[in-house]
Amino acid sequence: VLQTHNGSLTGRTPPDAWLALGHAANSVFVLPPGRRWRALRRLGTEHLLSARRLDGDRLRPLLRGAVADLARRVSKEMMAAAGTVEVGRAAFAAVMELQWRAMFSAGLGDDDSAAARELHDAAREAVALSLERNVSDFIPALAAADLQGIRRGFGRRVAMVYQRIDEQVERRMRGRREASGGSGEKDLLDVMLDMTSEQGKDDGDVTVDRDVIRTFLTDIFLATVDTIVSTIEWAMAELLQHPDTMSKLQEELRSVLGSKAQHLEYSDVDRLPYLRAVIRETLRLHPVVPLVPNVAEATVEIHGHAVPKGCTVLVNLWAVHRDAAVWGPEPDRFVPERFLLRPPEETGFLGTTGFEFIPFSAGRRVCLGLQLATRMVHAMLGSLLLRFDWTLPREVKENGGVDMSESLGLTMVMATPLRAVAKSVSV
Ligand code: HEM
Repeated sequence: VLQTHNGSLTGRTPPDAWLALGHAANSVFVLPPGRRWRALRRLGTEHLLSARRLDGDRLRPLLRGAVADLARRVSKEMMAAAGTVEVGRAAFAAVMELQWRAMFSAGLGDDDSAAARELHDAAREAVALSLERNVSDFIPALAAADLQGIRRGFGRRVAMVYQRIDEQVERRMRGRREASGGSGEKDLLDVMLDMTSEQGKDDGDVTVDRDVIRTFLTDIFLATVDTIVSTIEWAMAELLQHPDTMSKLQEELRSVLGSKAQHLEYSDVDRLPYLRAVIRETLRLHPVVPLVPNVAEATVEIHGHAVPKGCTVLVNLWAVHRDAAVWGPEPDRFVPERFLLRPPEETGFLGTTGFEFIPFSAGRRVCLGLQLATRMVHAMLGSLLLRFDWTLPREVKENGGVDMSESLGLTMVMATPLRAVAKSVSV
């Protein structure tokens, strides 16, 4: 599905919620694999999400700043709540700020301002609503009634994100009228605005208008927040449940980077094999997108079975990652060491040779944010463990440890937000 027949199996069916405000019509997540989808993917990669951009002069300092921002937020939460930190909340705010700055070269503003809180809530609730099981998706005849109100609710939250994006667009357009030219690397918004005035620049017939701009930027924004944060939360949860693994990782970080180091960057990761193994093992057991639905664009035959045009073939990443024939007799156990033993070509992120480890999926629709996600998850998780020592709150320990249950929708997030007690490591 992801290799031999990938060309015919890359269609998507938009969830009903995404029909609100016409979002699905321009959404890179659900567009059919035609010119518009290709143009959006190329735009995202070329101007924001490629390794070259992320390691370049404009974005690299932003990524570094986001890691420091996370540590600052953890320290602030520690002080406000006697050491207890809601790990996901701190990471959420830092990642939102990062993505906003990356897209608009402007911050979200003071965290405590009503406007920032409103956007935080809108993003969090939009993602949560899009994850909810919706009867409209299973019984299309009932979709018009929107019985659970999910489409309306999603639409209200996304309208709020659109509004904040529109404000940035207006501000930028005013700025461009006043100051002509401008030097330095353009951000994604600048590139998209250039394209609105140069119709035809992109492949002949893909018009970039205000709808396309706000949908694409909303998609990138929401995709960043949920996935990176959830992976960091799962990794911390596993480490808190496996204190020996956490100590081993902290030893690696502190001995390789030195006891005075405050943060780590993605360029340090080559020297940190155990950190790499911990993150791979986390993504193996907790792939944030566990099921990838592929709609057949034409009738295809797979292993002697005809898959008619229009049918959906689900690729179950969760099951692929727990195959005992590949991962040994205890595939459900969190054992990062298993990645230290495997050859590098089996542990890459871009669709491994045997398709045994594919947390970002593979093929034509492979995750667009892979480079950003791998940079941020390594740098943020590594820095959290370098800067702080972590234990479980007493009441969580007394209740048998972390609640590892999953809330399953389009993505697989922790059902109960992770809380942990942090203590600064003195340097
Ligand atoms: C640990 C973090 C992440 C994981 C595990 C992950 C995983 C995935 C998976 C499995 C898919 C489905 C691919 C398919 O349909 O075959 C996907 C799609 C996508 N991801 Fe991610 N993702 C992550 C982070 C991100 C980030 C940070 C962004 C945004 C910058 C992003 C943007 C996208 C987009 C736009 C698509 C749709 C691509 C398309 O349909 O063409 N992802 N991701």
